[in-house]
Amino acid sequence: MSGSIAVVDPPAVRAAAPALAVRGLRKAFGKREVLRGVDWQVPAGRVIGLLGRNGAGKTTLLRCLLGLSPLDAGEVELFGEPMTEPGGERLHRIGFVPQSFDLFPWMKVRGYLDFTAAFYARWNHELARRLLADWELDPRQKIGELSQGQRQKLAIVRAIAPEPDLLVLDEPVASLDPQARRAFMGELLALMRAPGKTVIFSTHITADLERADADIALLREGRMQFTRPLAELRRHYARAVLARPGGWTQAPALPGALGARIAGDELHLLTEDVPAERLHALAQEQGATLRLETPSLEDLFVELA
Ligand SMILES: Nc1ncnc2c1ncn2[C@@H]1O[C@H](COP(=O)(O)OP(=O)(O)OP(=O)(O)O)[C@@H](O)[C@H]1O
Repeated sequence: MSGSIAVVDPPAVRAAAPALAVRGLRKAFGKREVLRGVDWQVPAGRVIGLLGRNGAGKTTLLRCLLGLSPLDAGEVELFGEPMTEPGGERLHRIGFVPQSFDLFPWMKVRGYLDFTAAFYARWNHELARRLLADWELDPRQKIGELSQGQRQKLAIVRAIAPEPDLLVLDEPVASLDPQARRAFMGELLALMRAPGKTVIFSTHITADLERADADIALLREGRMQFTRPLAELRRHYARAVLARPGGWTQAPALPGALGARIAGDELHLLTEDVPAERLHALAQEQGATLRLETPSLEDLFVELA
């Protein structure tokens, strides 16, 4: 039999598509340009922590990605297909936890979850029940009577129960106490054990991202600066602590030094891709001893964001 043979397996192509691809995304509120051409690719199967200072545009970006806020320019693809309108088929594959959850105050927790479940092709009732119990949410309580943290927990249960392929969370743990935060991160990682699942969450709690071993995406000045695994960030950045009696009045010039801080007799330099030999040579030139440290993600954020 002659004729062409299909060489591409469609499911394989779908699996290889990034969970999210953004090109040239722009968004302004009046004259305030918040997103100034965001280009961003998020491969399927990763946990991404979205970092940025207050007002950097994280919420705006997440809302634009999900079709909840119109774009001024640019393109968004979800699961390899252009995002043209919210909802539709993709509703079943996306979970979203907004920054604040104020809907349906008159509904009871159980009623709200049952009502929501009806919209989804897939809903893990067992998981929802277990999370309610673990997080001590009373199914008979009215949403309007829940504390802010309890509402946030409910929003997370609602987002996780459909077992979404892409889970987007906007500061999901801001109102949670430390126990609930840890439990939530545990659930998040458990969800991620299934192949191809992707989680994007914005947060200011860098320790959570370290615990989740997330890839770090940094939004600054309206653009995505990088998306890198934490381990890779740690390989590129170092803290060099130079100490000498008599201290320092200013930091010596060093290409690759991103920030300098003087503390007593010590000079702390945050460096990017500066070889250790170069730092040892600098210490010798300056008559100082050298200590090399791995900066925490919080240290990096303070310098880079
Ligand atoms: N609906 C709106 N109308 C006008 N300006 C807005 C609107 N939404 C957001 N902004 C502005 O856009 C900028 C980015 O806000 P956004 O909430 O996206 O930041 P963020 O990075 O999520 O901040 P945070 O870390 O404080 O939550 C801010 O200057 C904000 O005032």
